Amino acid sequence: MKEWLIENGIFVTMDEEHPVVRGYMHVVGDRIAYIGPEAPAGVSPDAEKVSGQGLVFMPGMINTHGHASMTLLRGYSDDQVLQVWLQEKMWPMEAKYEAQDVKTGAALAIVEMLKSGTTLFVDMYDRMEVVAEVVEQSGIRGTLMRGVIGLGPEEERRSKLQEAIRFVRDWHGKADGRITAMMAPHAPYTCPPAYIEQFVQAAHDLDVPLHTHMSETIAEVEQNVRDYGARPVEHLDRLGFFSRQALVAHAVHLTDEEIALLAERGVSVSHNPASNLKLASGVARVPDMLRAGVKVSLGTDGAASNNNLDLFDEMRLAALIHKGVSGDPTAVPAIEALRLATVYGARALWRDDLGVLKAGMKADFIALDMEQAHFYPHSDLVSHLVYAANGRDVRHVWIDGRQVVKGGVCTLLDEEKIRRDAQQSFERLING
Ligand SMILES: CSC[C@H]1O[C@@H](n2cnc3c(O)ncnc32)[C@H](O)[C@@H]1O
Ligand SMILES: [Zn+2]
Repeated sequence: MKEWLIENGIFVTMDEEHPVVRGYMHVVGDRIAYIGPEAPAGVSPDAEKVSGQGLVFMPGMINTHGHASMTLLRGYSDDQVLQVWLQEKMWPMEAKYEAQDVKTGAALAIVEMLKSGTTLFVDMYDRMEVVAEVVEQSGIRGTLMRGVIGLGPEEERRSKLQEAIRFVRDWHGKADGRITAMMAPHAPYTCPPAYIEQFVQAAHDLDVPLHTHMSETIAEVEQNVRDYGARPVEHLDRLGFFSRQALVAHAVHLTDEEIALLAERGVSVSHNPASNLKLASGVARVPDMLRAGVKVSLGTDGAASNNNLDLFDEMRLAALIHKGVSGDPTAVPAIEALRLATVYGARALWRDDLGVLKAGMKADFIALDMEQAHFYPHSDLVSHLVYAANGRDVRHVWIDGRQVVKGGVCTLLDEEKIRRDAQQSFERLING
């Protein structure tokens, strides 16, 4: 089994007992075997040694909501509200996507995510088998699902549901367990109630969690009340959506009662601050959700509404906007923002083996270059990681004990080719 020995590093562990460790980390296979101030015993002479000098290590970050292949639409339509952006801009372009575009867009996203320190991403899109192939090749972890818009005729709805089920059967647990799958009706406003119930039943039969967009805009909440006589949270609850493991994206417009219900049902929430600000959707009540015990985590959403996939930006935004909105500078402190991107991300995806650097945990970790002006003086590293750092500071990334970024370069992907292909795909989409 491959072994790594990181020497003389500084580790921001997210482990409450030992938040910062100066010293060594020993990795055996896909797990952390040791982390501590003393040199570990029992290291194989064949272990690959890495000098931690000038580097700060932390757990790989977890992006709990996005649409990777939308990188091709980055910069295509800015400064619109959600419904116009989605219906008049995104959907017509997405209708032109072929499998190769989905693949190239996902590869571009994975390069961007890996290089900026994301080691696990949640992805909802069409033609997910090609996304899964890129995940398999790249070394990243992916929680993937065929997102389904159920506005078409009955026959189309039936076949999309079957595709979503087939994807789970084909890919859940694949790529040495790096790929997991979910069932994902796109949103309560694009899927009729009986159709959502079929997804809940399928998730139950397949024993996988559910994911959807929920309460993203005021218009959505009002439409839900008009169409179904209930706000989205109550509506989904009545359909049994929260009777199983469920992750909802956005959850911007919530009442106190809805927050209490999400906490009671153990629902996970993906907070996507950049996307919510850019589409003028609003600001989610994250401090209230955290106080109530809701399992909040962080997502980027797609690159067409963000417009990058850098979770450092998302962490910083999460720490800043809730101070601004509440007038309370402690609303989301730096350490809480760092938890949102790491250990809370793992919790939101029901993973107790990710998000913390500790013996026994999966060896998913990243190293940032501290020898840069914006990391000086070397003082409170949690503060620097949240308020000063960005994804371009990431030098190395390991997932399952395998180095997938070395010196800022993806070891298993050809970035130059992917960038060329992405440009070609975009030009075909725009001219086609
Ligand atoms: C059916 S695959 C996923 C679908 O979701 C669309 N999408 C991207 N961002 C958002 C968002 O913020 N809210 C709702 N839907 C979104 C994407 O364009 C795909 O069509
Ligand atoms: Zn989304």
